[in-house]
Amino acid sequence: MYPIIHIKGLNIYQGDKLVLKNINFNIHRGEFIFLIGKTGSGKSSLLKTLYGELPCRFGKVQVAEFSLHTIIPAQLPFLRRKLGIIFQDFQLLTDRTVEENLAFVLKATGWKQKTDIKNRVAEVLMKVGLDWAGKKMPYQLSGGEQQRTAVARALLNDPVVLLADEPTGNLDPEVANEILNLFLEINKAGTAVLMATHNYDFLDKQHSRVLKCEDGYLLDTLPQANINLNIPNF
Ligand SMILES: Nc1ncnc2c1ncn2[C@@H]1O[C@H](COP(=O)(O)OP(=O)(O)OP(=O)(O)O)[C@@H](O)[C@H]1O
Repeated sequence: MYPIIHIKGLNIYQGDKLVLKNINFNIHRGEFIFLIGKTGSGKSSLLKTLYGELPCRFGKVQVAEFSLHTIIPAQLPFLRRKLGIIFQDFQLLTDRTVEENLAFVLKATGWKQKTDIKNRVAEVLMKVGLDWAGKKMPYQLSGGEQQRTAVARALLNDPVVLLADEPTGNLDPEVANEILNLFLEINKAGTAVLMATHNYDFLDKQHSRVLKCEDGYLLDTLPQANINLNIPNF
């Protein structure tokens, strides 16, 4: 099976600084992967490279059918339609209702018919357990509910992979677990998930593949990568 994400010999730079070197990995449909590492080790930089926010200057990066080492800026919106991107701080439009936040994305990505938009918004809100929240403003929701809204937004265009950058970093442990469970449910339905996290409890609960940024390298727990990570309780 052809991978959704294929990375070969990638170096990631922030300005002149080499953050991660010689990265090689594949992600296949339906995989669930944690991305860990100390603060400043390069997790966000890797995710930004995958959604085209940081240019690929050295090496090869293939995401869905897009080659990011040769992509032109005009193609980036089409790449991002294939991805669901979720941040620590939710990044909802604060002056619009939940429904309007989601409809905004659909309109921006070419959906025209009002009924189609309404139905799709209702569908994703149902998936994240927020069918009651469409008319609410973000400030009327808890942090966990705002993050569920952001997950619903990420699901709108049926992404092949969810890229989540510390999605539970602003949430208390119980709510963080609920969000992890939501990601696991979505993953069971076939969407690949790559989740950057500092929450090592997740790794105890969910024995998934782990990518670890360490000392400028990306280590991989996949058996064929043949690297043992020294993570307590893992
Ligand atoms: N916009 C930027 N300009 C210059 N350097 C940056 C920029 N963003 C990040 N860096 C540097 O790149 C390195 C990797 O940062 P990155 O944000 O990818 O780490 P991280 O593992 O996601 O950290 P955290 O867990 O704190 O989010 C750090 O040394 C950081 O200071």
